Amino acid sequence: METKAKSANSFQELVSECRKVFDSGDVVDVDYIMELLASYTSKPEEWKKFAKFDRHRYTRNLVDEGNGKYNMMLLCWGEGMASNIHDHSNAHCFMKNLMGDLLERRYDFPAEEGGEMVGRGTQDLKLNQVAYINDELGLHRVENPSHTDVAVSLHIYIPPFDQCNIFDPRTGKQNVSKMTFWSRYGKRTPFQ
Ligand SMILES: N[C@@H](CS(=O)O)C(=O)O
Ligand SMILES: [Fe+2]
Repeated sequence: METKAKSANSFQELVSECRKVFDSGDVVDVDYIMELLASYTSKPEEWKKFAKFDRHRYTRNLVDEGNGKYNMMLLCWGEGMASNIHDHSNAHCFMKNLMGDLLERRYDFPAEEGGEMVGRGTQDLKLNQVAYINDELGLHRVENPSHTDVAVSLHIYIPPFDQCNIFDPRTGKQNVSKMTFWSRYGKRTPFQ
């Protein structure tokens, strides 16, 4: 589409602008959302209340449920942490780096006969950069390659989902993985 995205001058503006755009229709204009996300320059003081870390694995912190239409969240990556190879349950997945360095490796869905999964190469997601993936584009795994610094990313999934498939890199075997929130709206979720 030709329309130029509005610029988001603060994290709050980014959150409310996403609400407006996604509420205004059912078609997801991928380029428009990517442009909107790219227009925001990350300022940690604006989003730090959502950024809660765990010592053992990356955390998922809910920022906005978008009237039930999508989920916006911050993912907090400790040094060297990574996700499994996974799909995105037929949703659109937008991702923006808010702090640190992230590395994304993409994969094809494994062939039926299985065997080792071969990556399609890695892609850096530098500070403020935006990426997009869906199941048609393939699978991925994300990693904080730094052993000295944490990383934070913003993710939007539309429609929202609470489980995805994860894949064993050696066999291609797939398993369902339940996804949980470490915190919601800045408050730690109990019993997790
Ligand atoms: N899609 C993953 C994060 S990532 O590695 O893209 C999740 O929501 O937990
Ligand atoms: Fe992902």
